[in-house]
Amino acid sequence: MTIPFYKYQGTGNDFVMIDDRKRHFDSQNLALIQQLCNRRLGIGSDGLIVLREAEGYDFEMTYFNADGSQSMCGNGARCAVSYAYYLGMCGTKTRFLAVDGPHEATIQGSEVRLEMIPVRSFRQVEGDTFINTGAPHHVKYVENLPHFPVVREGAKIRYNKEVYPEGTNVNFVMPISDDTIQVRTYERGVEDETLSCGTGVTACALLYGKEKGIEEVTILTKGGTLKVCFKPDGMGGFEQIELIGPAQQVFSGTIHIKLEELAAV
Ligand SMILES: N[C@H](CCC[C@H](N)C(=O)O)C(=O)O
Repeated sequence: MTIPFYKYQGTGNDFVMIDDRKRHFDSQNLALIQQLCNRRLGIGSDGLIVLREAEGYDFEMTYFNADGSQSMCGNGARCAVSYAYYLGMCGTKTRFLAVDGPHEATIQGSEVRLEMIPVRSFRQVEGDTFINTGAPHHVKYVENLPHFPVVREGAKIRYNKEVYPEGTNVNFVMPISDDTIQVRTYERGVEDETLSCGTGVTACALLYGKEKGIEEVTILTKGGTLKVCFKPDGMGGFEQIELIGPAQQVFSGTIHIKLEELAAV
């Protein structure tokens, strides 16, 4: 079969985009999703996003990690907004549906401001912090982040079945100044470090903001700079959380897949 696609990236977190308004794409086929995301056998990406129409919303996005598992994805959602605008499915202000519920977003030039779900709780885990920003995130402060073994140490926490039976994404954070942090993330479902993780930097920014008593944090990632703004909810959590950064269309193409030759999952 032949599948047309677009490729997007947001601070180096890259996604295959499928316009599935005609509902031809088989999103139950995990082997197909894995093949499309495979950097040697397919198009290559950290994840794949399917866009469909949804009643009461401009569109619905369904995000799959490169291994076919599902989650919310902050950078992916920013790219999905940019793609939906390109397709004419929304204006510069949009309301859409993702796996963690409705989201609002605004396109401002090459940047997308994405409203995230409120975060009500911060859980202490073995001296670190667990935060759910739509996706599960373990946040750990480390020294000398540029030389930190993110994949080795991230995998240990990600596969700690006693603490995280469902797995988790793992973020390593180093403060740079009073309002700026550097973050590197091991992503569940990619099972590797990615250049940036939107829900992950949101979790790190909220924790840093809580500690510093500030409402805006700048985050440096390997793939570029993101900003997160938020307001305390008066009960120890945060609301009106916005993830702000660039989203870019990189290329488009058509991939030919022999369904009968896909490896069984
Ligand atoms: N890169 C994504 C996160 C994907 C989450 C996923 N790895 C999981 O929770 O399984 C982001 O920008 O938010």
